[in-house]
Amino acid sequence: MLQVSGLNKIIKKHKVLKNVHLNIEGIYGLIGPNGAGKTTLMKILSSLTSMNGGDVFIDGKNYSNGRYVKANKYIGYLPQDFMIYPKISVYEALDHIAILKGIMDKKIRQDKIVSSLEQVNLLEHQEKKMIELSGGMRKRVGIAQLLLEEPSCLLFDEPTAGLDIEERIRFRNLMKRLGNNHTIIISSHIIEDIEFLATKISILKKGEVLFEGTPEHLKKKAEGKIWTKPIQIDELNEFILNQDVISISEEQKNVKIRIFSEDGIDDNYKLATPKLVDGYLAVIREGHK
Ligand SMILES: Nc1ncnc2c1ncn2[C@@H]1O[C@H](COP(=O)(O)OP(=O)(O)OP(=O)(O)O)[C@@H](O)[C@H]1O
Repeated sequence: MLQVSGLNKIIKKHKVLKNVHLNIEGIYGLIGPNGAGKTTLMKILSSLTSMNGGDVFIDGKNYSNGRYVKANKYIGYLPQDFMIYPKISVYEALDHIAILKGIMDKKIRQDKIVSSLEQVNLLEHQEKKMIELSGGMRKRVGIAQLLLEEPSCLLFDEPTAGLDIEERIRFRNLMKRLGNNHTIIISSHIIEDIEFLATKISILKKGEVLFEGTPEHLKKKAEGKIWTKPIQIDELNEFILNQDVISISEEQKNVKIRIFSEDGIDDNYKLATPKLVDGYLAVIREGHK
C-alpha cells in the first residue's frame, strides 16, 4: 500500500500537482488528459524529481522528507522508452546494471538476473543484443532490471504505447501477473488496458485528483448519461456532426450510436449501461463546470 498525502509540485511558477492525496493499492490506473501531471507524479515517487511538500507512505512508513521521496529500494520506475547499451547482450546489460545497483557478489548477481529474466519471460533471449530486441522485449528488459532489487511497487508510464497488438497483449498479461505480488501504478491513455488491468483508478486533471475508486464506482459516474440509438448508415455523418457520439457499432444494416447526454434527446434513444470510458468522460466533464 502506497499513500500519497498533500503532495504539491511547482514547475516554473506553475502548480503542476495540487495537494494530491492518493491511496494506491493493487493495480492502480492513473489516467487523465495530457499535461495532467501523471508523469511528474511518477517521477516524484521514484525520486527522479523533487516536490514542494507532501508525504509518501509505504505500508504506513513515511519515506519523504518533504522535498524528495527516498524509497528507491521499494519503488521501481519504467519510463516511456527504455533503451540502454544497444550493442551488448541482455545478460551483459543486466549484469552491468546489477553492479551499478551495488550487487557485487557474482553468484548473487547471476541468480538475481536469471530470476528477473524468468519473471519477464526473457531467459531464452539473454544472449541477444539490446538493439536486436523488439519494443516490447526492450520494455521487458526494463522491468527485469527493476526486479533485480525486488521493489514492492512498480511504476509504468504509458507501458503499452507504441507496441503492436500481440506485444501489447503479452505485456499486459505480464503486468497482470506482476500485480499478484507488487503494487503497480500504470499511467495510460489506452482505456482498454486500464479496463483489463486496474483494480483501482484515479483521474488527474490539471494537477488535481478528480476521482479515486474502483472501476465499478467510476462506471457509476456515467449512469443515466449514456444513450444508444439505431440509425441508418447514411445518417451517420449528420449525427457525428450534431451529437456527442462516443462510439458506433454496426448491427446488420443498421448502425448503433452511443452518445453522452445529461438527458435523453428523444424517445428513440435508450439508456445504456455505462462503460469505463463513459465514467471517465463524466468525471472529466463534471470537472469542467
Ligand atoms: N521540465 C518541465 N518544464 C516545464 N514544464 C513542465 C516540465 N515538466 C512538466 N511540465 C509541465 O507540467 C505539467 C504536467 O506534465 P506531465 O508530463 O506530468 O503530464 P502528463 O499527465 O504525464 O501528460 P501526458 O499524458 O501528456 O504524458 C504540464 O503542464 C507540463 O507542461
